[in-house]
Amino acid sequence: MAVIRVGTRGSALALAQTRQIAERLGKAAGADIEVVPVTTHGDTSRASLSQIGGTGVFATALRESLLAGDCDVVVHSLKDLPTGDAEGLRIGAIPKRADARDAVCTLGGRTLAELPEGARVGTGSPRRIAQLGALRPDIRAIDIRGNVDSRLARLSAEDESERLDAVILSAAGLGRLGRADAASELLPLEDWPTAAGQGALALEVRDERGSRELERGLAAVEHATTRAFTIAERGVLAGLEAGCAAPVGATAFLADELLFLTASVYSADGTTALTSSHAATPESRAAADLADAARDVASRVVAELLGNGAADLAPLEESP
Ligand SMILES: NCc1[nH]cc(CCC(=O)O)c1CC(=O)O
Repeated sequence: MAVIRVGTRGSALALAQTRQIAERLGKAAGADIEVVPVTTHGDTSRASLSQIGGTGVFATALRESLLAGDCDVVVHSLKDLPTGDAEGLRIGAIPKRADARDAVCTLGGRTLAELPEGARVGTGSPRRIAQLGALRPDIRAIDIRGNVDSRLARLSAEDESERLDAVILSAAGLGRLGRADAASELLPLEDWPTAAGQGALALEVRDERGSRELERGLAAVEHATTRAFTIAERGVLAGLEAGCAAPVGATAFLADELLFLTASVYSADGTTALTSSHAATPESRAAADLADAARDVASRVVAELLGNGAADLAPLEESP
């Protein structure tokens, strides 16, 4: 039987999500799957994400291993993938996305609104820090790194100086690790838009046509609606020239035959925010029409945000 080698980061979350999609890919392709863990700078560095520069820290090593021929496809969390084209590579499939919401994790089921004055909330994401500032200016955001389990462990840390009242994590990430139970609140996307592409995966391959098995597998896991949502959401980042760690939330969804896109840009402390929402009617539900509507809606949202001064509101580009 043919073998498809699937490259992934080696974190527990990356391995879990890669195994889940690789199993579907292998079945549809009629091929055996070999999972190839690749170490990335984002995994080895203890520095805060904003210090090492979010853009591409997770993606670069995976792309190198793909270009070197060490694997046939790599699995990225789409929200960590820079929007620019990568030379010699293409996004071969975007599977149906999981929950795009952020989750508040606390002990005892407390929600964000129920946290005490001055509560310590763990997150290293400039977007989440700004959103916390907007909603609860009294809350102290504490920078954390590390895997999901070690972040959750901070809720019950023995050492009081380490202990946090809450951590904010992606619902999709918790779900993929079987830790959805840790969420005490799922923040509604209307008030708390999340990172472009959050909850979605990207299967990246080399530009040239892959094996018959690989192409069959990619076509089977592709989800046209999710592809369109991510074109719209990532179109906001690209249009604002913003990196994946910028204080920008973007959420696309379909309702009543319309493709909606809402995006918010925050000042670093969250005290100022700009929001823009637009909708487009796709000609049909065919992939090409959905993608056209997604590009259309993104360009209108970007024009409005820039027209209202989004570029002056926040440090949008990445790299320190
Ligand atoms: N930047 C870290 C990152 N990248 C992808 C996920 C989870 C999976 C996803 O949301 O798609 C996470 C963790 C988190 O934000 O809690």
